[in-house]
Amino acid sequence: MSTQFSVARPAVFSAQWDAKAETPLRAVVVGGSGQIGGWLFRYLAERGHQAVGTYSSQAFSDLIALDAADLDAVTALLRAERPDVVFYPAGFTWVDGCERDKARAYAANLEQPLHVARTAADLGARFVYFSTDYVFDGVKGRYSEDAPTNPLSVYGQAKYDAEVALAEVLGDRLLTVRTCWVYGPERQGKNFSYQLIRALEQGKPMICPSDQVSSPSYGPDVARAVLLLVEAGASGLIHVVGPEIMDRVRFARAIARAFDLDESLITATPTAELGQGAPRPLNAGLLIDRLESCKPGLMRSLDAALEDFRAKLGAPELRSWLAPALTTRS
Ligand SMILES: NC(=O)C1=CN([C@@H]2O[C@H](COP(=O)(O)OP(=O)(O)OC[C@H]3O[C@@H](n4cnc5c(N)ncnc54)[C@H](OP(=O)(O)O)[C@@H]3O)[C@@H](O)[C@H]2O)C=CC1
Ligand SMILES: Cc1cn([C@H]2C[C@H](O)[C@@H](COP(=O)(O)OP(=O)(O)O[C@H]3O[C@@H](C)C(=O)[C@@H](O)[C@H]3O)O2)c(=O)[nH]c1=O
Repeated sequence: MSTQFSVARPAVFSAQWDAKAETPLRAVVVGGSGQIGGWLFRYLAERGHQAVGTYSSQAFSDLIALDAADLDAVTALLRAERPDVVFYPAGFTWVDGCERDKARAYAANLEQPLHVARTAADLGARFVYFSTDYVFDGVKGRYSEDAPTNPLSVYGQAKYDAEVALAEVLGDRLLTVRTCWVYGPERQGKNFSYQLIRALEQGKPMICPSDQVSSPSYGPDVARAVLLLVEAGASGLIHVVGPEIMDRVRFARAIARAFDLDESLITATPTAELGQGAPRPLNAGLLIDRLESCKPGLMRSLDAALEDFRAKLGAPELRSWLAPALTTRS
């Protein structure tokens, strides 16, 4: 698959985040109830764009219902909205679940986004797909966009097949964003950082793989970077992840410290002893030279992002928007 990348209007990158976008876009966010989609939807409004966001099973009052498997509903929504860009931070993201239910994994992560993308393309819209470090086998690690892929899991294979199929259908109307280990505030409160904080708050141990290495990525920063890329007319393949590569135990301990929780409750266990349903790439992690060359410094360090995570949990303007998912002091 081609890993080319281009930016139509690089000058836009000089725009400050707190200014409105120069050209307001009409956008649809399929998966607006998810962790990346939630921030994308919020930031689109903040930047002065006109956005519609969708949910599938977790209803939020500012979103509309859409099952991407319902082809007629997808077509009706896109025809009604006439978006300039369709973001697709959706799919079946439970990696072990994908291993058990291959048909669902391929339907949700390949076939449904492909249909939405075809409909978007017919209407002249651009499309943004979210892929993963799990397209790699985790042998060499520190992967650039050009590195050869070799997915180990059903989830990773379905995401890679989608990368290829979407590129064939959409050409330069497609932006494929690979991210990984997304954490931080989110409306459903289900990501790894919430699971960890909840366990530790209750004094329960948390078993973490000692030998899985990747790039923790702060959800709000991923969404912000992707939006700036889209505003600049970017297309092709790009990695959007946090700047540090580390193992899950170090990641978990940093979260525990940031939330004043007892890090001794975190137990390091090798993946081989965990019995996870799907194989994970062990030595993974993505390089962000491509992102840094066009927009440096967007992805905060883990410590800075965790500080922001705490601040967001305590921010009055976010309290009713974010799920009341944690009791921890913020
Ligand atoms: N989380 C991570 O660490 C990483 C994620 N990614 C990719 O990024 C994207 C976003 O991930 P993330 O934000 O974590 O995902 P989440 O699991 O938080 O959210 C998934 C979203 O997809 C929606 N969805 C699920 N099924 C359907 C359907 N049939 N029709 C329409 N919408 C549906 C969900 O709706 P609802 O919840 O309302 O049912 C939800 O809004 C995904 O494509 C994922 O593969 C890539 C790398 C890492
Ligand atoms: C999302 C989800 C996770 N889990 C479990 C799986 C896992 O053991 C644990 C932690 O989940 P994590 O998602 O952090 O772990 P994991 O599933 O390995 O994380 C991966 O997610 C996918 C989407 C990616 O693309 C990868 O980059 C990586 O972030 O929670 C569920 O039980 N249900 C769910 O809905």
